[in-house]
Amino acid sequence: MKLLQAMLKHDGSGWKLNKFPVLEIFGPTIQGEGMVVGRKTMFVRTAGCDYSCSWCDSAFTWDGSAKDEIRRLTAEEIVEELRSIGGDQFDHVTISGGNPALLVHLKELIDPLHAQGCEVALETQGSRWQDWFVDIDDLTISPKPPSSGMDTNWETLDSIIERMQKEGKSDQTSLKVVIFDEDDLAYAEKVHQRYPGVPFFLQVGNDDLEESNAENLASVLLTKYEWLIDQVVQSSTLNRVRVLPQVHALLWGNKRGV
Ligand SMILES: C[S@@+](CC[C@H](N)C(=O)[O-])C[C@H]1O[C@@H](n2cnc3c(N)ncnc32)[C@H](O)[C@@H]1O
Ligand SMILES: Nc1nc2[nH]cc(C(=O)O)c2c(=O)[nH]1
Ligand code: SF4
Ligand SMILES: [Mg+2]
Repeated sequence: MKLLQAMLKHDGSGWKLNKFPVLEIFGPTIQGEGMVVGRKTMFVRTAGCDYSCSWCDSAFTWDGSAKDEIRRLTAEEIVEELRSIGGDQFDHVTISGGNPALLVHLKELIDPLHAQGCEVALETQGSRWQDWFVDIDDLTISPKPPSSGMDTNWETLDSIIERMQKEGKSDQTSLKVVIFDEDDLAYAEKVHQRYPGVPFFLQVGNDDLEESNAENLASVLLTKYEWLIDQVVQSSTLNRVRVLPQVHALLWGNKRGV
């Protein structure tokens, strides 16, 4: 049975036939957040999340509202679609979700992208480890503050950070905490103090997810950005940090696929 399963997972060309639940493939655009903000990149957004953050800007990946749009694609099909949309105009792919760290076999996508000269980034919340994390070029771990309604499993987060450091992947790893209020800031201070050596990003929270006018949203978000900068400036704990908005939200609002 094992042998049969193994045979079924190879099509003879080196590609594996595991299928991944995909909701969006888009780009090239810029990475609008965090450690490689501004980097030209393609996006692959997987379906399914083990969290349900109150303010999730990608809730369609897990709340059932886009379940008819989920496609089950092999790594080969994903790479083909990236090339058919992006041509030769990219050398960086960001995998986000949902939580792509739920997908055990994602190395099957990472390896061929590397073989084509692409760097691979991943967005995840730090609730699950996968062995292929060490293959990621830009790993963003975004633990969730109180406003999300989620609880952090600190043992899991500790072990993810420890493992990346032990494998010599510190330069490829960062933490990013989204901030909506003062409780979130206190949480961010706790995270930064717990992992002082890990590059740390504070991100403006967007709670205007229904706003359809990009200019209106940008104006609200810039006010929040200024508030966040003021708070960080006054903190004696948040010194070695970077404060960023979601650049794509400032430019294109709540639009999907940008
Ligand atoms: C949609 S999540 C997908 C990846 C993973 N589930 C995670 O949360 O890290 C991608 C990033 O968007 C952030 N995010 C989600 N909703 C947001 C919002 N309303 N405002 C600002 N950032 C948000 C998350 O914190 C995460 O850093
Ligand atoms: N441009 C752009 N940058 C992003 N950075 C993280 C994103 C995400 O949804 O994970 C995202 C996104 O959806 N678009
Ligand atoms: S962990 Fe990420 S995708 Fe999941 S609900 Fe929270 S923000 Fe959304
Ligand atoms: Mg997003």
